[in-house]
Amino acid sequence: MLVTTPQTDFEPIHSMLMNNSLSSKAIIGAVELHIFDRLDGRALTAAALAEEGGWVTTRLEPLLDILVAADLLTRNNGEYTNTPVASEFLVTTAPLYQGDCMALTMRFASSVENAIAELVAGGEVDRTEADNGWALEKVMEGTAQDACGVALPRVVQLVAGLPGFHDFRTMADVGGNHGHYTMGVLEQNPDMRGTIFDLPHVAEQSRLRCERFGFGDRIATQGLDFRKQALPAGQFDLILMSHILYGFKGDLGSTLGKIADGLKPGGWFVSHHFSRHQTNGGEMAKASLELITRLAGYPSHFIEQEELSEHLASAGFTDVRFEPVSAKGLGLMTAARKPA
Ligand SMILES: C[S@@+](CC[C@H](N)C(=O)[O-])C[C@H]1O[C@@H](n2cnc3c(N)ncnc32)[C@H](O)[C@@H]1O
Repeated sequence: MLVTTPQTDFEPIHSMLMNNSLSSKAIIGAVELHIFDRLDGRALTAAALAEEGGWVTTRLEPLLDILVAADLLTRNNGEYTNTPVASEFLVTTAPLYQGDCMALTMRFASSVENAIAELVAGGEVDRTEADNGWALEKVMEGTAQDACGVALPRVVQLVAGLPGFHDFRTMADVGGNHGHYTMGVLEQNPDMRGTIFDLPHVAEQSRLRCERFGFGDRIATQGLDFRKQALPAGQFDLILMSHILYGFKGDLGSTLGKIADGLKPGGWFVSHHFSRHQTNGGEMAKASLELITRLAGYPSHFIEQEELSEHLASAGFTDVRFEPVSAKGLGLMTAARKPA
């Protein structure tokens, strides 16, 4: 029989195939074309914008319509302008600009997305480039943009609200990279100093960045592989780890033991990482993040509250608290105290 009547509906899958990867690439393309810079605070027709940019109107128009569908532009009487989200995050000069962060996320996905079958069957991605890339200026900038755009203010707020915060004098930021978490905390307490610990080639770039932001005299940077080396013992009022604990997931017990050793009695450990089992965040986003992560050869991008609670208790931490970063995201903040 030539004509078979479908019994179920394949349309949603078909539109998913059409939408998903194209719409994200369309947004990146629009950022590269500086469309949001040109439409910030003014409304233009596709033809006027195309003339300004030297582009082809009939090709620009459907791109603008994707941006309307993504709630990044509005269209009124044929004129397009930025939505507040586009103005806040996609205009190059905006304090919370996310362009480099988006490029970074897409690059992470692109390392696996065309080889899924091969990687599920056991193929390996070459991780050298990704692992070495943390020190590259663009990667560091993208990572900083990601932090600034979402979690940084919440993590700083949580730290600044910890009991005794104004008596804190020293902090360590393990895997601190761009240094914004340390700089953000130090801004809240003028008597504090910080040390950023990261892999040696990254720590050198962290130092240059902290100097550039005016924190050169309050932040030290030190090359350290936390997998193989320990922090100085009993030195810190606060040890912060943002988006790095995943790498130690198979060995959380001894890792938390090393963190406890680095803290002064009564000092606080704060972690910020993704958790899958929150009610927040879409299932597709969670599953996609984990697929990319595992295919790229990393153990996981999630650490759950229950798992961490158990290990924190075994390592002797008390006063354990958890807070989501936002209502819609996957970020989970954890704070726990070493007994005084
Ligand atoms: C995902 S980035 C997180 C950067 C920053 N903390 C943030 O949340 O935006 C992970 C950082 O951990 C560092 N890192 C990875 N493995 C490490 C190790 N074994 N010892 C020290 N740092 C490590 C990387 O170089 C990178 O700077």
